[in-house]
Amino acid sequence: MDRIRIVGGAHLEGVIPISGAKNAALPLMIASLLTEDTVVLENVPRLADVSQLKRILSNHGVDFAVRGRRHGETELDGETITLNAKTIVDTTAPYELVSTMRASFWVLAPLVARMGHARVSLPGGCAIGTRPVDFLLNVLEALGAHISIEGGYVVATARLGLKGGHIKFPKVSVGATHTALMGASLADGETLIENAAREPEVTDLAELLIKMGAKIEGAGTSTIKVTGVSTLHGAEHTVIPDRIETGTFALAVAMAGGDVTLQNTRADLLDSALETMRQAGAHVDALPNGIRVYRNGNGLLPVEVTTEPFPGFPTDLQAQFMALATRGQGTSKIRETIFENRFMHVQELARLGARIRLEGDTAYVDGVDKLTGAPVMATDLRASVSLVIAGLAAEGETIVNRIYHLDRGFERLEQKLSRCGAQIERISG
Ligand SMILES: CC(=O)N[C@H]1[C@@H](OP(=O)(O)OP(=O)(O)OC[C@H]2O[C@@H](n3ccc(=O)[nH]c3=O)[C@H](O)[C@@H]2O)O[C@H](CO)[C@@H](O)[C@@H]1O
Ligand SMILES: C=C(OP(=O)(O)O)C(=O)O
Repeated sequence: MDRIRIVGGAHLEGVIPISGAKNAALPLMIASLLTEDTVVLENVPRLADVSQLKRILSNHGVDFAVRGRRHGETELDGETITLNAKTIVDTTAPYELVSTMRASFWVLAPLVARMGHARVSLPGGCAIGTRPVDFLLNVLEALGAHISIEGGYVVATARLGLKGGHIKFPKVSVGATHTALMGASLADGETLIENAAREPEVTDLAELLIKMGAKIEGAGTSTIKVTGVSTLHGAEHTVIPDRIETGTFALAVAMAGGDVTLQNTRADLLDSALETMRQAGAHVDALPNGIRVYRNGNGLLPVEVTTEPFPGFPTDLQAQFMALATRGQGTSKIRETIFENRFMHVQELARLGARIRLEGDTAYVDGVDKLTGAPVMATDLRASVSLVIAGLAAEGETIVNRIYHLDRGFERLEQKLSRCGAQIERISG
């Protein structure tokens, strides 16, 4: 199993290109199931989750092609992929393919919307809480599907197609909003979605669906209206920049010190996280095609963070922020309100010398003068990268084990950091 070795202490200087967003690319790829025509996606990140979703979609009959590199493109640019779901050959998404990745469950809505039937294994994904799918199933029921659970599979049926309905979420859910958008786009009649997720990845999906002929108003706000159409057509779309990768590298610079430009990204995708970094003492400037982050010499201040749905502070940056807080000059308070068990990184950060106390949904982080390198184990995607951030500032050698979690969501992490002077390498095998 691959590991990452870091020798802490180097400042980061240079440019880091930001990839397309994993959490946008996945639903965009899934939306290709809604049409017989070809969907072209640009800026798709090269990630394990993308490869796994290609396998899942291929099993349903989607044909893939990866376009060759264009003049001037480097290996750090994203891929352009074309997806064609002319014939859906199988409406079952089997356990073996779906169990490793939460987003794979989202094939349920387009399959039942287009084919009238779908059988999808209950999902896996990062172990960060119980992660039920009740909202997603309620969406499909509100759109007229019949749902049953049989042998670990959700079976959804709507032989005469989906119908418009009224959906009001009790809690903001990204996956349930994706499900509602994809199902309602091909439903007969109008659907009103209330308390919808406003995450940029939801807006990105809505933009692709609109290009495919869907009638959607209000994406990016809490109330979305969808007027169903009978068929959707092909379209081309560029995946938005990964705001979590952006925030992660910004936090790495804040932690290690130095001056780095994050390229091909947008500050407006993560305003609240960038503002929290400024409060912690990092300098963050929005640029026309990126963000400059620098911190030279000044110490880190303690901060208070509460995770919230967009536009609040994202849960997917909570672990990375905790790594930064371990070096704050005082006590930081980090409250996790989205997932009930997203503190698996706490015990691993403690191996590096961090002092963190958990009380219910809140972590109190007492900043320490120094962290010391140690072997640590990655437990989930964002927890893994929080250990890398801590390792960059720790004295001596840190070995991060089980980095297959990292490969799910970070493209060429060690190359991107080593180009900026970090002492980091992958140890294979
Ligand atoms: C692939 C992808 O895009 N994953 C992201 C997506 O996950 P995902 O879409 O799974 O997360 P949700 O937004 O659905 O989860 C939000 C909250 O709603 C709860 N819930 C959700 C669905 C449901 O049927 N019932 C229910 O109770 C969850 O347990 C959680 O407490 O949004 C999360 C919240 O921003 C991010 O951390 C994940 O990185
Ligand atoms: C939790 C995440 O992914 P998933 O929803 O696929 O588990 C994540 O991207 O941080």
